[in-house]
Amino acid sequence: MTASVTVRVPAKVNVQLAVGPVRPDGFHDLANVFLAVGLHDEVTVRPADELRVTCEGPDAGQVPLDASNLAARAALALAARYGREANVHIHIAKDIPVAGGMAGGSADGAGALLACDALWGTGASREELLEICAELGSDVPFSLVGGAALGRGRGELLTPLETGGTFHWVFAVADGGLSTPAVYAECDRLRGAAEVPEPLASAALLDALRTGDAKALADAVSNDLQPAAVSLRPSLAATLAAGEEAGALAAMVSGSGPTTAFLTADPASADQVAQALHASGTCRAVRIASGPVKGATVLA
Ligand SMILES: C[C@@](CO)(OP(=O)(O)O)[C@H](O)COP(=O)(O)OP(=O)(O)OC[C@H]1O[C@@H](n2ccc(N)nc2=O)[C@H](O)[C@@H]1O
Ligand SMILES: Nc1ncnc2c1ncn2[C@@H]1O[C@H](COP(=O)(O)OP(=O)(O)O)[C@@H](O)[C@H]1O
Repeated sequence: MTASVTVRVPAKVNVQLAVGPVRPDGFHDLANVFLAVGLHDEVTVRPADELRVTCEGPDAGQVPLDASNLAARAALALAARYGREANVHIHIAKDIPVAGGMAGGSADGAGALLACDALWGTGASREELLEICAELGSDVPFSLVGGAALGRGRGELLTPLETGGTFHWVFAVADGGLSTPAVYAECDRLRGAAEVPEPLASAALLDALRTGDAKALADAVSNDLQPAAVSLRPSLAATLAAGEEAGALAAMVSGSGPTTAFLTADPASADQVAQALHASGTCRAVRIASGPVKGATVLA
C-alpha cells in the first residue's frame, strides 16, 4: 500500500481580470486570464485514523486547520463521491502567501484532491476532478490545470491558452491579507449605479501571451479589482509606484490582492525590481517567479 503521496501546486497571477455585474447568486461573471507562476505549495497525504490537517511555512499560523481548510474539503468531497472515509493526514508545506490574491488555498484544494485520488486509487477522470474543483471554489480548477487559461463564468469554466515564452515576475507581499468577498463588494460599491459591460478577454492580451511578448503583455494587463483593493488598502499605491519607478514593465494588484505583481523584461530586471521593492520598505517580502508553469503534479 502507498505510504504517502505528495502533489506540487503553483500560485497564480491574473494578467486580466474583467469583472461583470454582480449575479443573482452573489458571484460575478468574469473574463479571468490566469497564469500559473513558480511559487508552490506541496500537499502530502498519508493514511491516518481520521482527517487531520497540518501546515508548515512562514504564513502557516494564518491557515485554518479545521474542516474549513480547502485541502480538507477536497478530501471530504472526493471521499463522499466514492463512498469512503476521508481518513488521511494532510500536510501542507506552504510557500504561497496566504490571503494574498495568489490562490494559495485553491492550490491546496486541488493538490489534496489529486493526492487523495492517487493515494486511494480512486481513478477519478479529469472531468470529475475538475467538477469537484469547481464545487470547492472558482479558482480551484485553474490550480489543477496550470499553464495559462481563460476562466469564464465565475472563473471555473476554463479554456487553455497558448503561450509563446516565459514571463518574469516580481511579487511584493503585503502585511496581512484581504478578504476576496470584501474586495468584490468594494468593487460593486465603487461602481455604484454605473453600467457594467460584459467581461471580455482582451485580444491584444491573448496575442501577447501567444507570442511571449512581455512588453505587449505589460501594455494589455488589467485588473478590475485593483481600485477596490487599493481603496481597502491605500498603502498599495506606494508599493505599485515603487515597482514602476524601479523599471517594471507593468505594476498591478494580483487578483483581489493585497499582493502586488510586477512584470519585468528578463530575469536581470526582475532582480533589480525585487531589490528596489525590498529597499522601498513598502512591503513585507519580495518574491521572484516566472510562468507559465504546470498545474498540480504528483511528485515521484
Ligand atoms: C479574485 C480571484 C481572481 O482569480 O481570486 P483571488 O485573487 O482572491 O485569489 C477569484 O475570482 C476568487 O476566486 P475564489 O477565491 O476561488 O472565490 P470563491 O471561493 O469561489 O468565492 C468567494 C467569494 O468571492 C466572491 N466572488 C468570487 C468569484 C467570482 N467570480 N465572483 C465573486 O463575487 C463571492 O463573494 C464569493 O462568495
Ligand atoms: N489551505 C489553505 N491555505 C490558505 N488559506 C486557506 C486554506 N484553506 C482555507 N483557507 C482560507 O482561505 C482564505 C483565502 O486564502 P488564500 O487562498 O491564500 O488567498 P486568496 O483567496 O487571496 O488567493 C484564507 O484567509 C483562509 O482563511
